[in-house]
Amino acid sequence: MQQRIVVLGSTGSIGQSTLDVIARHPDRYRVYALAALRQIDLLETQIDRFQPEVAVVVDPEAADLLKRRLADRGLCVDVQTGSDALVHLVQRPDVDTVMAAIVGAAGLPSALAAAEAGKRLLLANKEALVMAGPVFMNAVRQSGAVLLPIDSEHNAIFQSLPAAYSGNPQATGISHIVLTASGGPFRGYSRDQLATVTPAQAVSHPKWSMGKKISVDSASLMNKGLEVIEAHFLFGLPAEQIKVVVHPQSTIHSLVQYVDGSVLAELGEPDMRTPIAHALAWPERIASGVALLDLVACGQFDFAEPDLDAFPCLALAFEALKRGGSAPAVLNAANEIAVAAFLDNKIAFLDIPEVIRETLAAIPDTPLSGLDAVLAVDQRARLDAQSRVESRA
Ligand SMILES: NC(=O)C1=CN([C@@H]2O[C@H](COP(=O)(O)OP(=O)(O)OC[C@H]3O[C@@H](n4cnc5c(N)ncnc54)[C@H](OP(=O)(O)O)[C@@H]3O)[C@@H](O)[C@H]2O)C=CC1
Ligand SMILES: CC(=O)[C@@H](O)[C@H](O)COP(=O)(O)O
Ligand SMILES: [Mn+2]
Repeated sequence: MQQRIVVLGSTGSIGQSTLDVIARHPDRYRVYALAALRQIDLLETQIDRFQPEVAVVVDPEAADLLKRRLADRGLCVDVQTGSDALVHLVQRPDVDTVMAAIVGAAGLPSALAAAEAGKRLLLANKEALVMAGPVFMNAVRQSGAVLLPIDSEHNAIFQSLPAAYSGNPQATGISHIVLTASGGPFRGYSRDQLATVTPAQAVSHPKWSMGKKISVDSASLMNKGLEVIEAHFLFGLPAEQIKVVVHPQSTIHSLVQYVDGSVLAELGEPDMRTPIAHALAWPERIASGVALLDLVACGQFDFAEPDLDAFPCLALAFEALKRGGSAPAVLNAANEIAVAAFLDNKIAFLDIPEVIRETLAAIPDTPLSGLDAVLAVDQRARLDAQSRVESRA
């Protein structure tokens, strides 16, 4: 029986890697639906290749154009639009598996709906967990959804934990988890050097090929900060048991340290098709198209402490995690606004942590009772952060 898969964010970096792996195993996987914001040229190529039953284009004008193009070619695909269509899509009973690979807060409602509907959920959209961790994990527990982390570090930790890990680190003998960080394109830079870096430099990641937003996050170390919060919710560890170490080769994707001194890790080439294939097939294994690691060619592995003075975003994320409640959602919203403004040349790279710091200080904590509460605090933090961007622009 083929798994029927929805790929949310199919035109992005993770979405394209997902389709690359799926195409290698037509016997196992069937693309039921593809979804994007507005890149319909690429989406149309994907529709031709995978022949899904449904395509969601969130932007209504782009959706109309795609509908017309497909109709002109006599193709029968159900094209839907609007973000609610994403939520209804993942709830359909004929959907088995959802790859949640929309970038940013826009991915939260559909990822959460897939969790609530008890689907097999391949979660790349880390912002969903950062914003709504307790709500999200509660939905997974209640529905019995199978949650498989795609983020390379969390997938590595998942693979390094016992198969029956139930979210209780003490009972499992875990001392710490260690998230590796490449250090990004500005590793080793001083604050003076960081003052003049450009968006083009920031999106040029030394090891991974990724979308622009996560690439800037990697450059500021906010990506690692978001990943610390993501790990906290996924694996049930407090901030004190989560360490970050800079590992520029990005070959060791993360590690688990046990109380007996054992350290288990997952290693591989820096190619997201490995964690994607792992999650698609789990608990089995399938080929991903990624070359086997040549350890001799790797030569050496380096490790260093992160520089929290030059890259304060990581410390801000630890602070938000320790504060709890709505603070991680505020951190995420302020970061999304600041990164968009930096990419738009409206603020400098070093303004990113300042906007986040000020927004975190301005927005009081509120309880996260459900999706509406999360979206309300997200909106409030965005408005606050935007005003701070404008005062700098
Ligand atoms: N890339 C990577 O290697 C990794 C990514 N991740 C996480 O995975 C997620 C995706 O990252 P990545 O693939 O790099 O991002 P990209 O920017 O490459 O792709 C984003 C995708 O989301 C779609 N999208 C954007 N906004 C909306 C919206 N409002 N509604 C619906 N769809 C939308 C885009 O559509 P369109 O093309 O039409 O704009 C595109 O398909 C992020 O959360 C990231 O942190 C995690 C680990 C590694
Ligand atoms: C591939 C992946 O999972 C990214 O999140 C990656 O971790 C980015 O690299 P750094 O944030 O370590 O630079
Ligand atoms: Mn990662």
